[in-house]
This record gives sequence, structure tokens and C-alpha cells, in this order.
Amino acid sequence: MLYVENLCKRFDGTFDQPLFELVSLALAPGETVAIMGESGVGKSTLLNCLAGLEPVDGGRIRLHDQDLTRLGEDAFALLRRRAFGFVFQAFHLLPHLTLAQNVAVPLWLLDQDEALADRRARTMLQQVGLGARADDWPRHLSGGEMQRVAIARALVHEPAVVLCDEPTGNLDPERATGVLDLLFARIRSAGAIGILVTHSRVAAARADRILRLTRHGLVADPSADEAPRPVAAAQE
Ligand SMILES: Nc1ncnc2c1ncn2[C@@H]1O[C@H](COP(=O)(O)OP(=O)(O)OP(=O)(O)O)[C@@H](O)[C@H]1O
Repeated sequence: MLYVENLCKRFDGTFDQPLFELVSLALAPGETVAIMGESGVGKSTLLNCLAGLEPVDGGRIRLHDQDLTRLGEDAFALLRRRAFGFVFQAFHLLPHLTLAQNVAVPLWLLDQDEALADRRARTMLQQVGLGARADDWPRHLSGGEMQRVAIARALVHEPAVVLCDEPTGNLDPERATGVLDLLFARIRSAGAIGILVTHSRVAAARADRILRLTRHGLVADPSADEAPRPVAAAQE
């Protein structure tokens, strides 16, 4: 389980006014949540806080009974490599590595045997429909294909939590739909916890729950039952 309890974040120069406070959330393995909210409310910052990339100013984050907010920077960095996967709007593939090597990077960082890492990376690429391209280069891929590789990379080390920040923001609606289906299918079949930050109602509707981040916490999204708009129109 991932428990987030009364998380509070301030940045210097904000006159002690928190960016957000009282952010609480509980997620079981295999569960997914979409977090929406106004631009600048702190959605990306919240993901960074959950992954230990930003310090928090109050509250707790517990993952499998471990209090992450008590971990030092080095210990959190180790845990991040093991327990977190990331999918960003910009795909962040390394251009000088093949697709299989890109997907294997999280395993290399965990000191996994190179041959085993290669096998696991190729299996993951098959699962995202790019098995035949394993030895190809990122520059030969479309945006949607690059994001498929990023999804494979995010899941290859079987993380407990997958954090996704506007993963289809750079894709046209048709590609976005395929990538979203794949992302949620892979997160669920891996039994991972998925947290998606997005402005797209179509993307958010794929998650089990939609929450809205406000300055005073996460609230149920009042318009969650509305018919979704097309991806392109829903994105800012
Ligand atoms: N390191 C930092 N120092 C000071 N302020 C910061 C820092 N990082 C982010 N901010 C501010 O915190 C606020 C929240 O930013 P964040 O990117 O988390 O918002 P968001 O909800 O994800 O926005 P968007 O939907 O536009 O992507 C913004 O006003 C931003 O300028």
C-alpha cells in the first residue's frame, strides 16, 4: 500500500504560504488514480515529492510500511531506483542507446546482470509491441513508439509505483489513445500503483479514480461522471 498523509509543500519566497497542504491518498497495488487540477497548483511537484525528488514540509509518505519521509537522500535515491518507475511527457530516451539498452537502464542501475537485463528489456519491448525493434535507435521512432519504449522502461524493474506526468501531452489523439491503453494495461497487469497527472479528461478517465489537487488537499473530481472530451481538446 501507498499511504500519503497530510503532505505539505512550500517553496522559498512564498511567504510561508504552502503550495499545497493536507494532501492525503491511499492506494493499493494494482490501483490507479488520475490527479487533475489547475495549472500551477502543484501536480508535478506532488509527483516529485512522492518520488523524493523534492523535500516535503510536513506529512508522511509510507510505502509497504516504510516511512519514506524519514529516509535520507541517499536511501531515498536507492529506493527510488527499486520501487518507482516514471513516464514523462518528454520521453527522455537516451539517443546513443538502442531501444533494448534504453529499457535496460533501470536494471543496470540496480546492478542486474547485463545478459539478464537484456533479456528482460527485450521481453518488455515485446509487451509494448516493439519486440522487433529492440536493436533500433530512438531517432527512428515516432512519438507514440518512443512513449511505448518509455513505458517499457518504467516497468522493467517491476516497480511498486509508476508515476506518469502528462504522458500523452506530446502525442496526437490517435496515438495518445493507444499509448494510454497500453500504459494502464501494463500498470494493472504488473500489479503496480499508478499515479497519473494530466489535464486530459480522456486520459484521466482510464484511471480507477479521478482526484483534483487543490491548495488544501485532494478532492473527488465533481465532473468525473461527465462524458470525456477528445484528447486534443482536453489538453492545454
Ligand atoms: N523549485 C521550485 N522553486 C520555486 N517554485 C517552484 C519550483 N518548482 C515549481 N515551482 C512552482 O510551484 C508551482 C507548481 O508547479 P507545478 O509544475 O508542480 O504545477 P502543475 O500543477 O504541475 O502545473 P501544470 O499543470 O502547468 O504543469 C508553480 O507556480 C511553479 O512555478
